[in-house]
Amino acid sequence: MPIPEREPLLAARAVVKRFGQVQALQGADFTAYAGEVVALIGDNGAGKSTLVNVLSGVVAPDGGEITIDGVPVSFDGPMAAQRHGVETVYQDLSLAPHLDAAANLYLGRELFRGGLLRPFHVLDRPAMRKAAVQAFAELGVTLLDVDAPIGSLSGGQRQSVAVARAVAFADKVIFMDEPTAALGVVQRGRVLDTVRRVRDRGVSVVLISHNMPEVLSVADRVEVLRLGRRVASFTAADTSIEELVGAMTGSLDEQRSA
Ligand SMILES: Nc1ncnc2c1ncn2[C@@H]1O[C@H](COP(=O)(O)OP(=O)(O)OP(=O)(O)O)[C@@H](O)[C@H]1O
Repeated sequence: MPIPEREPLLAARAVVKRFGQVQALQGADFTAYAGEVVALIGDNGAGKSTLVNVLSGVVAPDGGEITIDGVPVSFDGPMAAQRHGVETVYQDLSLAPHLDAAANLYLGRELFRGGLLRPFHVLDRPAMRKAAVQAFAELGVTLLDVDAPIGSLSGGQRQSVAVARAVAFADKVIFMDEPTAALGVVQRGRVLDTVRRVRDRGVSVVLISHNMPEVLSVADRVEVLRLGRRVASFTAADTSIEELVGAMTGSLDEQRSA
């Protein structure tokens, strides 16, 4: 009996995006499944960030289709994507350095105390702190001082807070743009462990990275963009750095079709 094909969690088909004369995406396809780490790789200017921006509602596409669980969706902004369980960890992390980890976790989505006796919105700091401590513990993230301003933490810890925030609200897909680019070896290992843990919860983690050894160590699948199109997809266990670089640069004669 043939193995039934998995239904993609997130699928992009024939996505087009132009910036003036530049056609950043020229009919790009992309697929992400539940419970996997899929790396999105490509040379500089291949269209990775543009595709992620389209799929996370930051940029409106000029054409193509996006589906979540097989249902076509259209995002009119990042919050629309978030409502569909899609979160993004940007390279700049988008954290508020003067606020503590809990406040950063709930930035823009603060919890308030309700009730008739409180006609004005009052932040529910104890509830946010409790949920934040639990969120970090679940991810295996150790913060020495959960009340310290984020700006006083190490780069790896700040990264972990940004990831924890995405994880706390994403139940479908997390895009991570170069999440380890600025980190040392130990911190890099911790962030990658977190990525695996999130994947094991059934979330689809999309990792944008130029670091090929890292891609092969953490990704289950790899999708390759070149000149605004998906040109190949690989199972990480069955490929090599040479093959990935060949697909990125176009020097592979026999690319597995996407
Ligand atoms: N806002 C913009 N305005 C004009 N051109 C843009 C804009 N954003 C991206 N581009 C162009 O679209 C193309 C794809 O860029 P994109 O940043 O998506 O590639 P990338 O694969 O993420 O590259 P890198 O690895 O260098 O970050 C490039 O030619 C880029 O110059």
